Amino acid sequence: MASEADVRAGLQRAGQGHLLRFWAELGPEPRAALLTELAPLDPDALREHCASAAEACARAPGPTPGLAERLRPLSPESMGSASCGDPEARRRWEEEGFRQIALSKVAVLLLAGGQGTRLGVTYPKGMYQVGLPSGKTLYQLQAERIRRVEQLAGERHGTHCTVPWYIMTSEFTLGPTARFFKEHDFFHLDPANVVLFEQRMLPAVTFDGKAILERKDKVAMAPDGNGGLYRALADHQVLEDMERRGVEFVHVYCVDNILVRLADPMFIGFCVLRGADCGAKVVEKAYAEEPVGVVCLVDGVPQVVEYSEISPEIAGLRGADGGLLYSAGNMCNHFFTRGFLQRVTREFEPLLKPHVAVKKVPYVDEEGNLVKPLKPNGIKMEKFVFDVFQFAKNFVAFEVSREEEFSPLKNADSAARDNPSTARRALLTQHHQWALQAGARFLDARGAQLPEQPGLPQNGDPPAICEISPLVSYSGEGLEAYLRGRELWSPFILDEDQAIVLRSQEA
Ligand SMILES: CC(=O)N[C@H]1[C@@H](OP(=O)(O)O)O[C@H](CO)[C@@H](O)[C@@H]1O
Repeated sequence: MASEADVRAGLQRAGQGHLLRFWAELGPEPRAALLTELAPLDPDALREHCASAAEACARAPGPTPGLAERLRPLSPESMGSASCGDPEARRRWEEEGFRQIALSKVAVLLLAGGQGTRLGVTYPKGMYQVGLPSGKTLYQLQAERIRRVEQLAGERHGTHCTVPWYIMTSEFTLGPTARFFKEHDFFHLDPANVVLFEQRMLPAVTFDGKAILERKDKVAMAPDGNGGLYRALADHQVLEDMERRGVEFVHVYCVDNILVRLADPMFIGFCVLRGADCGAKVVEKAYAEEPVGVVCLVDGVPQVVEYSEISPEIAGLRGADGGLLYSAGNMCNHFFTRGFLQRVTREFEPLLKPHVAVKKVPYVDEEGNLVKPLKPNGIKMEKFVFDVFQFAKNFVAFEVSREEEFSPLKNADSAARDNPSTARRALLTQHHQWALQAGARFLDARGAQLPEQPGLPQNGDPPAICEISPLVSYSGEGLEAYLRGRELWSPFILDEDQAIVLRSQEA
């Protein structure tokens, strides 16, 4: 381990000597812990980080000035849609996606380093369960969708294929996530195909460029944003691992969308057939202030303008048809070729500009008292995963339906939207619809048929509770075999066991 003298000298060089100001008071263990935390911080990089955080923060916060003139919506030529009027095109995209999955050329990569602050949990968001009848967590739903898509692709093409699951964690989420997967036997995935790796952490910084001590023996560190992905890929030789496995295409997604379609064959196939190196799934924005990034052109180049960086005026602009001009909402579901990721990690990563988030960061004052600030006092610097779109040679966007594919879990139930209840209802509404489409009818306790209303009152539960395991159906397919002509009592759970029972009754 580095000595105290070395670390002290490095910190002095970086202008951050105050981080050792309680050294004399610390016992051997806290001293060792603090050195372990400080030793990896390169003095020059630390100086640069602290200075640029303070500088960036001193610039006017909020929307980028002069943005309006530089923005344009994406051109229709670079877009596809899952609801396009050409069923033959959709079939071709899906078929191509399944073909690539069957060849084991597709991996999924989960961004799971975040702290779930808005949701208000102290554990990784993927471990959250929104109160489904099955009690499944987000991680379990995702694992089961991987298993099902592997099975579907394998059946179509007569192969035994694998969709490896790469999971980027952070200091906050690595331990609990690893334990959770072990405790749940990796949800019956082969542990060799679940690869956890860790993103870097960066110190939070005061407005005058000083790294913050959150305890006498601990620096306030935060993950380097979901764009920390590219450094983490290099740090942990993840692209080399992909190459060894023959992976060519990567579906990157964030943890909180309960409807996420992992390795979605239609999206993958669309991107592959278009020869794209980079792609984004988008959903039509629901309202002007919706907290989603906007996928658009900035100075003619595809980019995402994040919701925190767009002015309400631009977000509210309307096109000739009366709809939002910038309506392509970023779902944080991205397609990358391995080749593109290689170029990013080798050439472009250093060019990504960090974004500034001003937060309340607990700290120790000069006397060593712990202070929980009431006002924001610290700067966290984060890179964004989508900031690499500008380097793509061929960027495409793919629009999907919100009802089918987007219900993010961001907030606690005290918020009106994007909370556990809205996520649960989105999934149960979808499954209820799938069951009706497959020919089922739902009955109440007295045997009377329940209504089948397709559109639901805002925030209402579906008229019947029906949950379908992803192991039985990935996107609504194949349900007729179990459900056609059935009368079902709510609540109804169609899991693998139930599917076997229903099949045998059919026969
Ligand atoms: C940096 C980043 O990836 N931001 C994404 C991400 O937002 P968060 O609020 O950071 O979860 O997910 C949104 C979709 O849920 C997407 O619209 C937005 O652009």
